[in-house]
Amino acid sequence: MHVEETQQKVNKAKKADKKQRRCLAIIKNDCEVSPSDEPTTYLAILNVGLSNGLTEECLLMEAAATGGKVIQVVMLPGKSYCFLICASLEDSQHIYEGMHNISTIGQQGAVAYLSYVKQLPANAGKSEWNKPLPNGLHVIADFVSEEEESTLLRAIGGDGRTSEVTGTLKHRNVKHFGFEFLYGSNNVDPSKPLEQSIPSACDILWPRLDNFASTWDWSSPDQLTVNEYEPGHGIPPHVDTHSAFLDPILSLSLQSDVVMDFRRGDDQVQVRLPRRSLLIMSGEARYDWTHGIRPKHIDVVPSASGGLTTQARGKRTSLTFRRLRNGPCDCSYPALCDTQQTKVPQELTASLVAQAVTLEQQNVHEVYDKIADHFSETRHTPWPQVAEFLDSFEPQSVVLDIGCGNGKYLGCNPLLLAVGCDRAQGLLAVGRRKRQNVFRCDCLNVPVRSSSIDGCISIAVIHHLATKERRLSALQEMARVLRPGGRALVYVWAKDQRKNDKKSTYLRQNKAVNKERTTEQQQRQRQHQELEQQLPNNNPLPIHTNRTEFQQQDVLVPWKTKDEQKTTYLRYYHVFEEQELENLVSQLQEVQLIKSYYDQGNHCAIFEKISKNSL
Ligand SMILES: O=C(O)CCC(=O)C(=O)O
Ligand SMILES: [Fe+2]
Ligand SMILES: [Zn+2]
Repeated sequence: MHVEETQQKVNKAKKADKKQRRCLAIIKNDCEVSPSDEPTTYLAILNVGLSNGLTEECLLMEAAATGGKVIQVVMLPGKSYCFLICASLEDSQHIYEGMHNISTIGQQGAVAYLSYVKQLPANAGKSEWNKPLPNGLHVIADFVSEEEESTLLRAIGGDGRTSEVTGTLKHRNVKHFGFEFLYGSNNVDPSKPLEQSIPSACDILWPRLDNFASTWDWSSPDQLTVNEYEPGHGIPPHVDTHSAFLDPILSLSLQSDVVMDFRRGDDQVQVRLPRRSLLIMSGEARYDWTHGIRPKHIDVVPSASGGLTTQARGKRTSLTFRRLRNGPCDCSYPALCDTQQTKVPQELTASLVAQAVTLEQQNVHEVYDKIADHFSETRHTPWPQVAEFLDSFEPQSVVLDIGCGNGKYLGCNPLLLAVGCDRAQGLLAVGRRKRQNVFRCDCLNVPVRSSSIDGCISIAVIHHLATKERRLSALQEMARVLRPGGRALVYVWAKDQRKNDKKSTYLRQNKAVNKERTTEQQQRQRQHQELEQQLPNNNPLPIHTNRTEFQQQDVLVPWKTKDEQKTTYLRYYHVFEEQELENLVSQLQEVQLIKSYYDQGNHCAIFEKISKNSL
């Protein structure tokens, strides 16, 4: 018994040593901070930091419990470590002994490993938060009371009552009053007022703006957009269309604090929007800066002591009040002005395509190239209904697998001439080793003669394309290479991972739900938040939690490697709604939908090229 316990202790210490060494290597590499064998007043707290939701308060409480006195906490954005400056060597030693390999802190209760260090990072204490606000931006704290907050939420149907004007956007729920904001054109139709105007409960707000009234030409708004954000949701950087709305624009934050990013060129300012505060965007802030909210669960915000800390988001409802302009905009900020826009629409389209291409390059192609071997190991069993489709062809038919990956379908029916193509070199190499007929190409440009082949399949490919036009082009490319009478099968990942209340294999493999619930789930959450903190500022896409239902259609799906590093890569997916694939197929030329079905979390369609005679 005793021996066993001692052994356990030894193992725990060994594990801590290893973890500590690994973390120290990271901080040495990140910020040139070296460990000290002798006690110093600088302590590195390893394995927990802003990136996994540690708050300054929590760390200070934990340190205080050891009896050691802390002078300053130094947290760095995006990092899973932080530092303490202790009052004396003695204090430092108390904290080391009381916390190293003992304390479990941060959002997910990770074990803290401590180390004395010789110095602090050079950039310690430099904060992004000392910048001045954009001109014309005001945040008025406590603009409404808690009771008024409840009243307003009730008035807009936030407490569960449904409103007639409800829509679901990709990343949040919206509701409109007065006039509908049309997301397709980013504009309103002034000739179509909604039945529901702005609820009268909002009238309490306007007299409170009298203090500011001299600053702008102010009268009460006629359009209200309600945004509901669950934690992890956001809104991409944008400017509210100049020609649609006047100056100023108001936004009341309810239920939760959040951080909003303002950007102009390379300038970026983060602004805290406390719960029950009013944001006023006027002048430059309304016209010349974009605003957006990153899709995250946790914000990094200034701490009480002037450093940084984290703050978990709750569900947030915002009320954005605007006034219709009914005419062209003549502002003096042409850069983002749609009326004075010098960019022709074609250029705009080109920049959207460029964004899609970059996303696919970074979050599809580069990732598959890196994970090829591991990915391939997980893909060996052909799906029965795909095999059945391949078996439906006459012997000697020519069938092309576009996006063949490791080529698992190429040998399915040995009576066919099966050829595969893919973009990922790494995956093609696996097929080549198996002596398969494979070549490298992009699914939007298949170097195969038109109307030349009997069949093709595209299994789990076009959901990696980032615009509807590109997904459609990929399908059209399949139709092009098919001979009249030739047939194609397409599989795409479905947003809905349940059919008739039955979970797909993808959801069923959620070990976290089945057993070891807490640790698995905690680990996943922790990893999720670390990844969120590392995303670039302009990334509008949320990170999907694996083995859970999809919250929206465009997401980044993590892939964790098996090696020592356990690197996580993010793959871009557009998961399909019901009927979306059928809709695309209906837009194809010379094609007819034969059959569509749902198979294990995928939407699937078989289409046939119509022979010229039957047209
Ligand atoms: O949620 C917010 O505060 C801002 C919403 C917004 O920018 C918009 O709907 O245009
Ligand atoms: Fe906006
Ligand atoms: Zn303008």
